[in-house]
Amino acid sequence: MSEENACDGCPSAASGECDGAQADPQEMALKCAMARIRHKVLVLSGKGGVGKSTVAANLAAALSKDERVGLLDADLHGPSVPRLFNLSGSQVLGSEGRILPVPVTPLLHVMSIGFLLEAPETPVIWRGPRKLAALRQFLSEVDWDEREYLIVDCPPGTGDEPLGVIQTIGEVSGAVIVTTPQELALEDVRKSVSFCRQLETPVLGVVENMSGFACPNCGEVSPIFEQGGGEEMAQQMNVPFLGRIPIDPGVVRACDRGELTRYQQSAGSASARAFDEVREALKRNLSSAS
Ligand SMILES: Nc1ncnc2c1ncn2[C@@H]1O[C@H](COP(=O)(O)OP(=O)(O)OP(=O)(O)O)[C@@H](O)[C@H]1O
Repeated sequence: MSEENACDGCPSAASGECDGAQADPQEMALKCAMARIRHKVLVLSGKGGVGKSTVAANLAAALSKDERVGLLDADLHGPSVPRLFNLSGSQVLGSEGRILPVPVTPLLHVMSIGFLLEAPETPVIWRGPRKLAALRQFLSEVDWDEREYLIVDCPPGTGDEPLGVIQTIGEVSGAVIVTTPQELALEDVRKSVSFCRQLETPVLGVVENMSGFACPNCGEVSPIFEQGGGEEMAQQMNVPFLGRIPIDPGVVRACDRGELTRYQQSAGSASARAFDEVREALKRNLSSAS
């Protein structure tokens, strides 16, 4: 990128916070890209399979009903955003080392490392340092433009990969931790909260996913298993609780067909209502944290 116009319009350059001339080009590109985004929200889970990607994608879709949102799929091993939005095989566009995110709607743009793999079934077999270098390059090259929110679907767990994502993005607004009501998942969430605390990343709240079953006919939510564990745990750990999302067969169908944004707009579904409530709680916590 040419030095002449690299900092044009960058809030960090305008405020004098960033001296582009001193940084290395990748660092500078990353800083510039991130400075254009108001709230950077990580979505974490202590273990795989609890619905982290589903929550990240639905939350991004719910926020994008009236604001400019980016969704970044930073899960190197299990990128699911291309499938969730029916974008597998999409060509990413760009020039001069910049990559443009893929528009899902005018307000929701997404980027996934999955777009850069040759085929969806291509496994990523990179070791630690190479993985982190790839992630860093990927994050610095995506051109998000001005966004109110960037939702980052992080790799699961509390190991090197989510750590690498947090360290690469730099200053984040905070993390949303996804869990299910089961005790094992809750144990893992305690680890995620401690992980965030060690990294001085604010916990914006816990989402209890797959909490009760939403009837596909009437939308009523039945508590088929234990509920409330996530809320109790959040209280014990002194972190906010953002809400419960029921098991909703409509969500799975919408995700499988890549119709998630349309499903989110149909206010009738129990999970769409639940995601709207989580969105509002998140906004409140973001404004009280800033
Ligand atoms: N609220 C829900 N209702 C119904 N199905 C759900 C719900 N949340 C997640 N699922 C389903 O559970 C499965 C796992 O979800 P998802 O891929 O989001 O989990 P994950 O935590 O991101 O997994 P990984 O960490 O392995 O990437 C998917 O098939 C998804 O459609």
